Amino acid sequence: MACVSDSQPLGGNVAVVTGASSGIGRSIAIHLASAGAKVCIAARSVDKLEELKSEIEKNGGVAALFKCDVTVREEVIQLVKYAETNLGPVDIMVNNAGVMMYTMMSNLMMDDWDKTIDVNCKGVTNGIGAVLTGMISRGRGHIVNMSSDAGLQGFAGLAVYSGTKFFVEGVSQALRHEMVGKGIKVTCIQPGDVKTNIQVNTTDMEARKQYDASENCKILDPDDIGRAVTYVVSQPDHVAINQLLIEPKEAPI
Ligand SMILES: NC(=O)C1=CN([C@@H]2O[C@H](COP(=O)(O)OP(=O)(O)OC[C@H]3O[C@@H](n4cnc5c(N)ncnc54)[C@H](OP(=O)(O)O)[C@@H]3O)[C@@H](O)[C@H]2O)C=CC1
Ligand SMILES: CC(=O)[C@H](N)C(=O)O
Repeated sequence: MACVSDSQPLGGNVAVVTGASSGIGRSIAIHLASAGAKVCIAARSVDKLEELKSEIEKNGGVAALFKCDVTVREEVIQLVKYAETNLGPVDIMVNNAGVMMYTMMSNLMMDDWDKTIDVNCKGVTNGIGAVLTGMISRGRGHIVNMSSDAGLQGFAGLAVYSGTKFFVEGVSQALRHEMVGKGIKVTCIQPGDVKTNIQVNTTDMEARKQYDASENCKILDPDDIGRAVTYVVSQPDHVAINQLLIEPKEAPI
């Protein structure tokens, strides 16, 4: 690591952020860059990534962008190769890309279930698989997986989504144990409701009407998560924040 200072605790680090084109991922990329990390931002919406890259660079940060569908293993491998060629070996991998669709199980929205499993589960394992060998060989690295408070408690109206986040929790916990002694940290971020566009893909309006509680209180902003992730990855080497449950004050699980 080089260039570490109080204002740039991540100086010398390279981070990859999936799902960086909007919401939480966008904010994580901005916060990591302003803490000094060089960030490789990834998603499918290149126009939004271009806009984010410009914003990061305008603020003095360093960013590269790569178009990537996280469900396609080869694209995630290429994302990490691109980051390493253009920015350097990846120190921090943020597997953030995800989708959420309210569905009543009894309405059998099975295409929505499949998509949720593909993006939220395979997106995370593809991300882990793309960085793990390099991190192990360097004896350092931090994998940050975006879970949810729905990874700790099943939410009605979000059964399959909750299942995918339990998957993220299980994989992360087991991986964390396997990585003991190898210099690699594995963290799950567990947000409650955050003000993003994640709900736009919901088509089961019966489920959303019945179970969406995000209007009931002041919910989190993406910046709250960007700050939290930066805190998690800025800890001294011997400190591992393995889980971070961050919720609206008025909506605990
Ligand atoms: N908002 C909330 O209340 C909470 C969200 N989370 C989690 O946070 C993460 C981000 O969600 P949020 O910011 O709210 O949602 P957004 O809908 O704002 O952002 C989702 C991001 O994921 C990307 N994405 C979706 N599908 C794919 C794909 N197949 N390949 C690559 N990228 C993809 C989108 O980019 P593009 O479409 O350009 O590819 C976008 O950048 C998710 O994992 C979500 O489960 C966790 C707890 C609470
Ligand atoms: C179900 C939740 O609490 C959360 N809004 C999420 O999107 O994961």
